Amino acid sequence: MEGVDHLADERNKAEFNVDDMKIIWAGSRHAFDVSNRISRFVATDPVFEKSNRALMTRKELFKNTLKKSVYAWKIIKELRLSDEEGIKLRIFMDQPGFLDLHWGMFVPAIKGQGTEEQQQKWLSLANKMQIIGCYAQTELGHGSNVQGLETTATFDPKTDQFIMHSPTQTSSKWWPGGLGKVSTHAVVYARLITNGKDHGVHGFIVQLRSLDDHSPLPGITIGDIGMKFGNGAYNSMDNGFLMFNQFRIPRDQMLMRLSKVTREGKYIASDVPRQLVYGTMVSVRQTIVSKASDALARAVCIATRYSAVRRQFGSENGGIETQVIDYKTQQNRLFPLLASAYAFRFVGEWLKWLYTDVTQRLEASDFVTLPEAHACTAGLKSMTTSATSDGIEECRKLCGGHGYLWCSGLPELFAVYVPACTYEGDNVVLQLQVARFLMKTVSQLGSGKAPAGTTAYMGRAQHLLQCRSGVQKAEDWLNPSMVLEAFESRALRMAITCAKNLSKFENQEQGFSELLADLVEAAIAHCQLIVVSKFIAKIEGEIEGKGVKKQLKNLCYIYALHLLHKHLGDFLSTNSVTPEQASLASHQLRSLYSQVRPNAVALVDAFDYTDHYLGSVLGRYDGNVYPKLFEEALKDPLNDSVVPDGYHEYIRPLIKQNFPSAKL
Ligand SMILES: CCCCCCCCCCCCCCCCCCCCCC(=O)SCCNC(=O)CCNC(=O)[C@H](O)C(C)(C)COP(=O)(O)OP(=O)(O)OC[C@H]1O[C@@H](n2cnc3c(N)ncnc32)[C@H](O)[C@@H]1OP(=O)(O)O
Ligand SMILES: Cc1cc2nc3c(=O)[nH]c(=O)nc-3n(C[C@H](O)[C@H](O)[C@H](O)COP(=O)(O)OP(=O)(O)OC[C@H]3O[C@@H](n4cnc5c(N)ncnc54)[C@H](O)[C@@H]3O)c2cc1C
Repeated sequence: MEGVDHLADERNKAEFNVDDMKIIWAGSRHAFDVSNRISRFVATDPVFEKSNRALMTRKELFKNTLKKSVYAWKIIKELRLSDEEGIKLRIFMDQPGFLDLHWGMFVPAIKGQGTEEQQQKWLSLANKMQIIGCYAQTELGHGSNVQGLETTATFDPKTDQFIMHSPTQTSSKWWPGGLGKVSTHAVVYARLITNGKDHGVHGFIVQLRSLDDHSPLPGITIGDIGMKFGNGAYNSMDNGFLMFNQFRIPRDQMLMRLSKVTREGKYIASDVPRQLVYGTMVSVRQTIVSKASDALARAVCIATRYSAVRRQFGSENGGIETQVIDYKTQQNRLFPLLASAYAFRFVGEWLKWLYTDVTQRLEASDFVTLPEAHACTAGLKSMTTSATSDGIEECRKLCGGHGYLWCSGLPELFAVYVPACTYEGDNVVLQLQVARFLMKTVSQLGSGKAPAGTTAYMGRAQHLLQCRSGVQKAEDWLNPSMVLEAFESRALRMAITCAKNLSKFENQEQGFSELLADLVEAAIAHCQLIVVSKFIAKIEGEIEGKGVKKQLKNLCYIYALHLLHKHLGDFLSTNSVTPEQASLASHQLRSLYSQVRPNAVALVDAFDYTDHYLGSVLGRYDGNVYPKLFEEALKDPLNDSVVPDGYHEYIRPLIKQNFPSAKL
């Protein structure tokens, strides 16, 4: 029935004030107002219609993305939207495109690595979008191993230019978003060579296409790398390839904030760590963590609302059947994902703080916290994107058969989201960076240098290696210090075991290679501890709103205890908990599920997502699923005619068995 709220009963059950929770989810009243206003604006503007994109050809989809992106930019200019509002507009537009790389990586790379002069020149063009840029780092042969890139930038002192060249096929740039068809410029990462000496990978601003007719400049071969996973989905983006044939750029287009090449061709390395050339990746990894909570919340919102609408079995005497959300199995799969969405939100907020702090320190030439910022952004990017991708797929299964329909919104969400496990650093490669950081921290224990920040717990190694969990009854698992101690001792013991095993090898690098799988596990345990500890810090802080804190506490312990359950092998093998304590945790988890159950729909309403953004018949706010599924089915082009195209050619001859004679 149109206009009826089929989920009204669910909403009436809520034991907290949803509007207050909306503010907590958004981060502040101001952030909520912006998000709420911009999402409604996008939802009602026909240019941002997106329901038809799965049926578009690649070319139509690409052009439609151009139209939306340019229209979004026009709105930003005309309505004088702030950066915050502009970013929200892009998020709710919900279509990957060149804007992401221009604003998300090209502009930040120039800001982070360009001199003041370079920033003045290039940012004034980029900020007005008079040039469009992308981030061209990855090559056909190397993505993860940045030091292995092959493109060269050789200084020619005669002309005061760099010669950009792609010496092999594998040195072709391959993957950069926005490169294939749109960008006029790129920040290109290439090996700097002066006087025959290779100084490693540096960034260069390179014009790719004519600003008059968009044709590639002579010496540049460029194009799109082809269709990617899923219909619609990430195919709106023109990920591209690029080859240079002795292409020349002026010397002042090397990004020279971190190191310089003089007119004479002398290379001057500054005293800042060389890894700052990776700074743009660190900044994007940080934003990816907050975006993980967004994507997971979207899937969970769809699965929760639909689980409350959907009924199977349990009817007695012809009465009403059971809502599938009432099955403990459904709760055991769904509620940890709901809790994870909130957990990633809060760790994302904290990571943003950490990133802002390290940026300010770097400006004052204080590099002390850089290794930790790198480890946290890399590890949390890896952990949250892996969990979110798996979570979206789980939500699809939680919706049964209808979850597999395009109009459930879940297939496209998965297809767009899953490359987050690969881009901005493969998730395993990133966890290995965390593992290196942990091994270094462990090796310094006892040296007098106390571990700080997220590794401060390692400073209590003596206690954490010996302690036994004090949990005696199920409710003890609602004690924050007991939960934290279990996670800390598990993480520390796993790291120390790795370090001990490493020390058995004469050659540390060989040992590291041999123990890669264990090292990744130890890194994941450390990252999970960070997320749990930031969630606990959140619920121990001041939280306003009727009943809100209680709900967040429930979600926090669900998050922690489901991880304990999932990684029980780690917790038991490190003696961080006993089998009896683990079974008390399962008992407590079931009780928490029962407490969350009446609040589940309201907890996903708190995300404040519009039906436009969700893009899902199953996740509709009003729960009016079945009639809308029919409406969607009838819109399919196959239903344009009752008798399908191809009937006379194939079906009729088959039924009548009157094929032209076949020859073997
Ligand atoms: C105004 C309105 C606006 C409106 C519009 C608004 C628009 C809104 C915009 C929307 C928002 C935008 C969102 C974008 C969305 C995403 C799209 C997708 C984009 C995808 C882009 C990409 O996909 S782009 C390519 C990413 N490609 C990688 O990600 C390579 C990974 N590969 C490595 O990153 C390195 O290869 C790897 C492994 C570290 C080894 O590097 P390596 O070999 O040099 O280093 P080693 O391992 O030897 O390590 C030696 C020592 O360096 C330390 N260290 C290493 N890295 C460090 C670091 N970063 N910082 C500090 N320290 C570091 C390490 O900890 C060691 O420290 P120590 O010596 O103390 O132990
Ligand atoms: C949708 C999308 C958008 C992208 N956009 C951009 C962009 O705008 N700009 C850009 O420059 N790049 C971009 N990329 C490229 C992306 O950054 C790389 O694909 C990514 O960094 C992974 O590198 P790779 O492809 O070389 O993977 P590989 O490193 O080849 O990974 C293959 C396998 O090897 C494993 N592996 C690799 N090294 C190790 C190791 N040391 N130890 C253990 N296992 C290892 C990995 O875990 C993985 O399982 C994009 C990629 C995608 C999918």
